[in-house]
Amino acid sequence: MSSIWQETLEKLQKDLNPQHFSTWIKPIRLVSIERDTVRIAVPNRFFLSWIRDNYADLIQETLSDIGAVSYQLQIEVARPDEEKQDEPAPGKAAPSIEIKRSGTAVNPGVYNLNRKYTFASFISGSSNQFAYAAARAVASNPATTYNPLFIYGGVGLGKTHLINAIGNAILEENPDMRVCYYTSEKFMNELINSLRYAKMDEFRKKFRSMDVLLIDDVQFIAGKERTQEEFFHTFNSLYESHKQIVVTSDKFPKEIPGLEERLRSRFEWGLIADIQAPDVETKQAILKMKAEQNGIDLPENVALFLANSVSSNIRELEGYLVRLGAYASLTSTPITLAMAREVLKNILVEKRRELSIEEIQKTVATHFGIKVSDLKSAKRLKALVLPRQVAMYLCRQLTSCSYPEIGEKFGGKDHSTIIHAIKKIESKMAEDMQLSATVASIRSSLES
Ligand SMILES: Nc1ncnc2c1ncn2[C@@H]1O[C@H](COP(=O)(O)OP(=O)(O)OP(=O)(O)O)[C@@H](O)[C@H]1O
Repeated sequence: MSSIWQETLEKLQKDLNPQHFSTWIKPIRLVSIERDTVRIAVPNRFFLSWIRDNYADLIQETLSDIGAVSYQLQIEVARPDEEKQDEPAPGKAAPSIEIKRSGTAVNPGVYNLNRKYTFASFISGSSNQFAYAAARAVASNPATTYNPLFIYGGVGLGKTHLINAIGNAILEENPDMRVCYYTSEKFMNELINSLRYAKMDEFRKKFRSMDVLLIDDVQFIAGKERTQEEFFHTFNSLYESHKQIVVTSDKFPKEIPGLEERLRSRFEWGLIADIQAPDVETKQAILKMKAEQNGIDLPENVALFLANSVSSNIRELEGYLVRLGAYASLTSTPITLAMAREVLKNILVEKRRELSIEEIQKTVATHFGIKVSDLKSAKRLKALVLPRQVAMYLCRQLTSCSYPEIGEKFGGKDHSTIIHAIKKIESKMAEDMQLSATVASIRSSLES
C-alpha cells in the first residue's frame, strides 16, 4: 500500500515548487492506508492546519488518481513515539524480517526509534555538552561505562533527540542488537493492556530481552504503583544481565515527586547528566542546521533575532522557523529581519519585549552595588571585572545586539573583549553554582 503513497509523493514532487515540497510534503509520514481511508501524520499542530488549508485537497486528489480509489484523508499530529519502526501491537508476534528497498534487512528487535534523531543532527554547546558526551560514551560502549544513564532537563531541550541518537548509534555499530525506545507513558499503556489481556509473560519477555532499553520522560510513572513495580523488575533484570538502560526525565531523580525510593536509588547508580537551557550561539547553530535541512534560506541576523527572542525551548524555536519558511515560500519573498518581526510579532511580543543594554547595565550594577560607570570603565579591580563580564554576557543573551554594538556601550571596547568576557563567564558558570544562580536571578529580574 505504501507504494501508492510513494507514487503520490513522486507526483507531488513533480507538481510542486521544490521548496514547498520539501517544507510541507516531505515531513509527512504515512500512518496507514485502510480501504478508502489514508491516515497521515505531520510534525505539529501548526503544520496540520497549514496542510489542511493548503495541501489536503491536492494530496487527496493525487492519492485517489494513483490508487484509483476515492480516498478520504485523515491528518493527525505525530507523537514522537509514533515515529516508529515495525512495532508489533502488544500481544502480537514481532514482524518477520522485512527487506528494505535498499535490500538491507530490517532488525525486528528495534522498537520505536526515531531514525532522524542522530548525533550528527544534534548540536552540542556548553548547555548540553555533558549530556552529549555521556550519550556518546554510552553509545560507543553500551552497558560498560555508565549504566544507567539518566538525562534530565527542561521541556524541549533535546532529551528525546539525544536518547534516540544513542539507540541509532548503537545500532550502527551493532545492527543485530535489540534496542527499544519507549516513553514511560507508552510503557504504562502497554502494561495495562498486557494485564487486561493476560499477556504479562509476553510483556516481560519483550522488555527483558532488550540489549538497550531507552525510556523517555520517566517522571510520568511516578505515583503509578504497578508501573513502577514492573519497571523496577525490568530494570533489575536488564541491569543484572549487563544491558544498557537510558532514562530521561524533566527532573533530577530526587526531585520527582511520587517516585519510589528503590527506583530513585537505581537511577543514581550510574551517571546523571543534565541539559541546560541553550545559549544564543547554540540556538543559532540549531536554527541554521534545521533551516538547511528544510531548505529554508535563513539570514544570520534573523537567526540571531529568533535565538534571542525564544527563551530556551528548541521545539518552539523550530516552530517559528517553520512559520517563517512557510511565509517566505508562500509569498515568494526572502526571509528578512523586518519580515520575521512582522510575521512573528504577536507571538514574540507577548513573550518578551527587547531589553536595552542600558537596562541590563543598571540592573547588574545595582545587584553588585557598583556604579554603571564602573561597568563601562577599564578598571581591572576584581570587584568590577566580574560584574562587567556578567553584564556583557547578559547583554548578549537578552538583546539582539552584536558584539561590536555591546562593546560600544561598554565604553568603546573591542568586540574581542566582549567575546572573551562572555566565554569567561560561561566557563565560570559551568564550575561555579553560586555564580550560575546569581546570573539566573539577575536574568529573571530583568525578564519579569
Ligand atoms: N542540541 C540540539 N541540536 C539539534 N536539535 C535539537 C537540539 N536540542 C533540541 N533539538 C530539537 O528540538 C526539538 C525538541 O527536542 P526534544 O523533543 O528532544 O526535547 P525534549 O527535551 O525531549 O522535550 P520534552 O521535555 O517535551 O520531552 C527536536 O526537534 C530536536 O531535534
